[in-house]
Amino acid sequence: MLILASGSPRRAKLLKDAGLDFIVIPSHLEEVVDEKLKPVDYVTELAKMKAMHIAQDHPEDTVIGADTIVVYEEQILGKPIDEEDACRMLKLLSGDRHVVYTAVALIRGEKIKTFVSETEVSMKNLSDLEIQNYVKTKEPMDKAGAYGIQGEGGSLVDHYKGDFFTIVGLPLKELLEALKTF
Ligand SMILES: Cc1cn([C@H]2C[C@H](O)[C@@H](COP(=O)(O)OP(=O)(O)OP(=O)(O)O)O2)c(=O)[nH]c1=O
Repeated sequence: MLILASGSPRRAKLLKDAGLDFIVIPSHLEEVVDEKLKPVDYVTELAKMKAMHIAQDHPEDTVIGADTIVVYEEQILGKPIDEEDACRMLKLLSGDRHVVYTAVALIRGEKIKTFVSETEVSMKNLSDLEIQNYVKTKEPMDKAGAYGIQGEGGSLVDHYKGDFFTIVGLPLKELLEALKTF
């Protein structure tokens, strides 16, 4: 059996649309890792923790864990803690480039495989009013970097270089390839 260890509705939809047969068991663990880790190591550690948490009770199954972060000038941005934090993040990102990293961890029994995909995103210049109005929609609240490119947040983005699915939380092509050989 394939298990998606994620409460993200976007990750479940992407996997479903790809035609995979799986069940969802979200791993409700506190997302705490060493802040001093490099972004790639930080995001990988979180994806691994989520997958391991579920895999320990399902040793026969293949478990998928994933984590997404936004990195702006070496600052790691996860999900905003409140609306003020969301405004702060969007002000940071406004008019500049940042990188979205998504790590995926596959675990079955003792076997583990991880990979990280990154996409560069350039944000438009955003006025305080635009930021406030967007934050009022609540869309940013469950998303790394406080925006959702697939929703109204798409209008804040100027362009991106790389895989769209990496921004939304699951690099699908790489995941399907990895599953084939896992
Ligand atoms: C930048 C960006 C992030 N996101 C989402 C992807 C991730 O779901 C979320 C970052 O939070 P994550 O901690 O990666 O995942 P999650 O809390 O949604 O789900 P779980 O931990 O149970 O797997 O931000 C978008 O949907 N659109 C975007 O444009």
